[in-house]
Amino acid sequence: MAETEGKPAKKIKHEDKEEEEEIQTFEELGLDARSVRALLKKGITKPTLIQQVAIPLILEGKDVVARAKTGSGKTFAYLLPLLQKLFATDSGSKSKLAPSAFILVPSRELCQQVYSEVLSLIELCRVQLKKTALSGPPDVLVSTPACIQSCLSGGLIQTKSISDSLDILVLDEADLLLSYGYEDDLKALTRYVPRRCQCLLISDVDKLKKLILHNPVILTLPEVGDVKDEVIPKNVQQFWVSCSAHDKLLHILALLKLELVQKKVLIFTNTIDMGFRLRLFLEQFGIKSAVLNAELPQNSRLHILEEFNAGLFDYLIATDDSETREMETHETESKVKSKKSRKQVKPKLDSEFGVVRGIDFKNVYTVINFDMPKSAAGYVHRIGRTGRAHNTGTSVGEVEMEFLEKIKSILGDSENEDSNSIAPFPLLTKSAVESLRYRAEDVARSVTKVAVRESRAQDLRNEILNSEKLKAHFENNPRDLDLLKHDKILSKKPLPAHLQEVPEYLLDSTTEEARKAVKLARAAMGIKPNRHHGSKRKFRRSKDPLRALSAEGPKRKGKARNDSGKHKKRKSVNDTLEEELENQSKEMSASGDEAVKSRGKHSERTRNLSKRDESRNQKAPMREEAWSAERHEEREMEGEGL
Ligand SMILES: Nc1ncnc2c1ncn2[C@@H]1O[C@H](COP(=O)(O)OP(=O)(O)OP(=O)(O)O)[C@@H](O)[C@H]1O
Repeated sequence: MAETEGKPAKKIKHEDKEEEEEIQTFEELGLDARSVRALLKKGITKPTLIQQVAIPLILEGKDVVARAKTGSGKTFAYLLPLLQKLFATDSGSKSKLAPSAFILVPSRELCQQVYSEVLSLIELCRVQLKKTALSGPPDVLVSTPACIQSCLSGGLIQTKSISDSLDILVLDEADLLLSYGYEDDLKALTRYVPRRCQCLLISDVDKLKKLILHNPVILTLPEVGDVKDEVIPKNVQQFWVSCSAHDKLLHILALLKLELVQKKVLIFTNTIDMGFRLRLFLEQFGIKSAVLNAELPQNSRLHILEEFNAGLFDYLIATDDSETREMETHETESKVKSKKSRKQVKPKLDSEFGVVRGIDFKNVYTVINFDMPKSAAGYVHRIGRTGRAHNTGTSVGEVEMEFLEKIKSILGDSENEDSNSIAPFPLLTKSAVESLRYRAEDVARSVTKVAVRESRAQDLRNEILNSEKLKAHFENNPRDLDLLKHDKILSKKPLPAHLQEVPEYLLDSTTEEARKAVKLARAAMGIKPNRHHGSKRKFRRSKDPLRALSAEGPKRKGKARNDSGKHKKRKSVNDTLEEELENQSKEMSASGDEAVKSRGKHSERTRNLSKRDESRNQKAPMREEAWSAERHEEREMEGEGL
């Protein structure tokens, strides 16, 4: 139910009934034909609940506070009416000295994301708005509050001109604006915000409401409730996998290598080192991933996000250390104050980096909490990176029991169909995990602290080198996204050939069936395999603007790396599966819709499979010995020694 303040409550039914209600079209909400056409080109046909309520009010000129679930389309809810209003005013007619609209966001990543949305909407609407500062101030400025403050103190924007020009002010992810420490910057800015300026607050923050808004309409969808009602989308299925800290690498290997979760996958760790450890570990098994963290230069971070969103790689390991960083910042600040020491202990992290809140990771089907966040709020924001808008998603967490209880308590009654609930992950059997234990532990031992430290330093060096080139190149060639890959192999040694494919004998029938189910669902959803992978894609070096860059170091001669694809391929489960799937997905295409629905709930068949075929697994230890001997031989050949 939408609540309004300052006027009679607007009747909007709860989101659950959305399907039954007559949903208003974008035209009926007051958007003009240009905006509707632009949305159609983006494949957006019906408004989300928050858009239905907010768009007409913003077009009317009301101050609005909007609070809705994560991924519910809040950005378009304010952006569409904001742009329509700017389109209506002839920006060329009066010579403004400051932008007409400020959109303030808490992180640089979010800045870039909102800016891209603004650009694409303006382009699709085919309207001439000033997007850059070349011909005077732009019409819309997307910024962090700190950046606006530097523009003001540097004289780039005059305070007087803000008072004259500013018509709309948006504070997106408003609660984060405060917790990221922008309060002073915001207070300083509000002095120049004219009374007539329409203010929009995305998320409900009392302090900011009082500071900036005038008699606002407050939209809370659904009704004010606890954390779960507010933010966990119902279209996200939540699962847990229980294991000891020591076995976490083993379990994530089983989930990914046996392809039991749908790609693309976003994996959260709590520290940068753990992100690298995981990346190094997975790459030994042929699972390539990229890392995203606050240490990387901004250009690299943006590029990694763009590549991931464009589908250039399937696994992204994001370090969400916002909770720890907040604590560290406070600790460091107090230490600095007491000791008056300016010495920097930690590597420099960008305080304006934010990976969890607001960032729209496109088409993420699975979120894995490799490390659990510290708070329930952190948990719901992380899993909100999947299941965005009308899509579905899955979240899997490797949890300790104590945290699981905490999550369960915020999710409520699992018996209740309507309630969000968290269940054990049904597709991962104990035997599947155990079949990989030997090799996982072997590889985990080789990913030492020193290896992690070296890789982290090397990656940072590469990214810093690339960052400047990237900046220049991508300004001129924005479409050349795939020239620089961020999921390159970090390991200095050639990857062990025998770890790249899972031999058929290691899998029990439950796991085989589960893999099939996941792949079939994928085919039924019409998701094509990532075509950017591997060496099949021909890339002409002569066209590579970065070829002068030698951050990778000299190429090793001798054994080919995994990338080259020259390993002699033994028949793997993948090969067999691919053939079968090709046939089955043809059959499925007729009944595709059904399969999409069934993806939501993992089939009963798969759930019951774990009871079957124990005998087959009993043979595994013998085979494991055979594998071990094979591994030993290969290592000796590689001259590694044991
Ligand atoms: N009406 C719609 N129909 C389908 N998709 C939509 C619609 N509106 C927005 N989207 C898409 O939904 C995704 C999530 O939207 P958005 O980032 O605005 O969510 P949000 O509510 O701001 O989430 P968060 O709280 O995490 O910031 C985006 O990819 C956006 O393009």
